[in-house]
Amino acid sequence: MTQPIFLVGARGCGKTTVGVALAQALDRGFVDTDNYLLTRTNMSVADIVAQEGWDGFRARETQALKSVTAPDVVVATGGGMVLAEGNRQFMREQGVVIYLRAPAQILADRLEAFPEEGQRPTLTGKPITDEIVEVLAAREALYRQAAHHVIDASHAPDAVVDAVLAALHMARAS
Ligand SMILES: Nc1ncnc2c1ncn2[C@@H]1O[C@H](COP(=O)(O)OP(=O)(O)O)[C@@H](O)[C@H]1O
Ligand SMILES: O=C(O)C1=C[C@@H](OP(=O)(O)O)[C@@H](O)[C@H](O)C1
Ligand SMILES: [Mg+2]
Repeated sequence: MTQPIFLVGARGCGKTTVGVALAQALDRGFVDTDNYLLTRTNMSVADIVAQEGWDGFRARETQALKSVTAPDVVVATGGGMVLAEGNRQFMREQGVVIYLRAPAQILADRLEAFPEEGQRPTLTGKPITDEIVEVLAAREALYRQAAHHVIDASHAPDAVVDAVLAALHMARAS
């Protein structure tokens, strides 16, 4: 398979972490849309949102998605990539979309341990657990709509990689 693989899911589900390991396992390139924007603009997500609002960030992440999409690449998207119908359709048409799914409490524990506030400015102004519950309620259907495969992402990264490979019927590169 030479189609790009897109990882979607909420903040903290492991798109970036699992994406790096998956790309390594498949001997593919890896790109993260948030890191792409950081490198290209020299601005964090928080900087972009402060200057251009969330609408500005969303427009930029759609452009980033288009720019990074290429054969044989693993793409870690930002948690809100699925909000735009056009992004969901683009990913489904261009490649294989994997939803890394984990319960709210696991996401909250991971984000509290490693908040990365510059890349994850608050979406609701609420405490982290409340925010995640609210965001998941609003987006769960969108992650599912976008996805070809739903993978339990509550296990260790290597186990999640193995589950993705099994869903794709792909073997680790030697
Ligand atoms: N499967 C996992 N098991 C335990 N911790 C994880 C797992 N995946 C990610 N993490 C940790 O959770 C935090 C967020 O992971 P990250 O890959 O940045 O998520 P995302 O890109 O989906 O927001 C990081 O500190 C990372 O080390
Ligand atoms: O859920 C979201 O709306 C966002 C998730 C973040 O990416 P991660 O999911 O990689 O944390 C980042 O794109 C931005 O802060 C917005
Ligand atoms: Mg990420």
